[in-house]
Amino acid sequence: MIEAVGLAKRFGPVEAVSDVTFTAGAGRVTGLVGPNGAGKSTTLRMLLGLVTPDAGTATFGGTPYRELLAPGSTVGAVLDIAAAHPASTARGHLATVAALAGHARVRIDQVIDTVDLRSFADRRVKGFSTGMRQRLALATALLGDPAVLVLDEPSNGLDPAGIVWLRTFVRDFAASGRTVLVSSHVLTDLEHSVDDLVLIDRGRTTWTGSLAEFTAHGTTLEQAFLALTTKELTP
Ligand SMILES: Nc1ncnc2c1ncn2[C@@H]1O[C@H](COP(=O)(O)OP(=O)(O)OP(=O)(O)O)[C@@H](O)[C@H]1O
Repeated sequence: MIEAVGLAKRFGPVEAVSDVTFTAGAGRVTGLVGPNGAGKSTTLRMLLGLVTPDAGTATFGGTPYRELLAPGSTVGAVLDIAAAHPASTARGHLATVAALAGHARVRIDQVIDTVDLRSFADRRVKGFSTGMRQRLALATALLGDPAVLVLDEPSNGLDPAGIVWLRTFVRDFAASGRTVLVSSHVLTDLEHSVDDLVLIDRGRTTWTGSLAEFTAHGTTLEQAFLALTTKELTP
């Protein structure tokens, strides 16, 4: 469903991404994992047409994001915490986005239910915790009932209960045949939620495959990561 081939992007002297290639399939949760500054956010921004690649292609079902006929109903993305107006309520923010994007009003209450936002839907965003903002951002991304979800470091700011909730949510989303691509700089964050892993380091994909194949390289995720990273560095 998502395909990135040979993506590259330079910002002046900084080679943010030099060669990123992977696929993220339907019905699966794919984790994009790498250390801080590895190029994960830049890769996701290229996928979503927010940054133009210097080289390579990024497509959803064969079509670049900017050429999708109904992008909001095809791909939902959370790249930053919800940029809602502090004086608006969560419900008000969702209503504004739904109106601007042409999504059905009925979706507002549906996404509020989906992300368990009911208890604070009518409170002003300025009083929200980071976890509440994350849920609002996710609700906003779901308004168009997309078939693909792209999440950049979604567990940032979530408490343990929120992390378990998010894990269940992405698993259920993928179980319905849809596609999830989720980034993290913490490998163990994704241990219980992903089917497939894409490792990225210094702008390059260093390993792709299923979580099961990955852990076959070591008894723990950390050991497997070290084994693969070491192999990658050996000429
Ligand atoms: N707009 C920009 N202008 C200049 N440099 C940038 C820009 N965006 C990203 N970079 C640089 O590109 C490199 C990759 O950044 P990116 O944010 O893609 O990494 P990341 O893997 O998402 O990191 P993190 O886990 O810290 O969010 C970094 O060195 C970053 O400073």
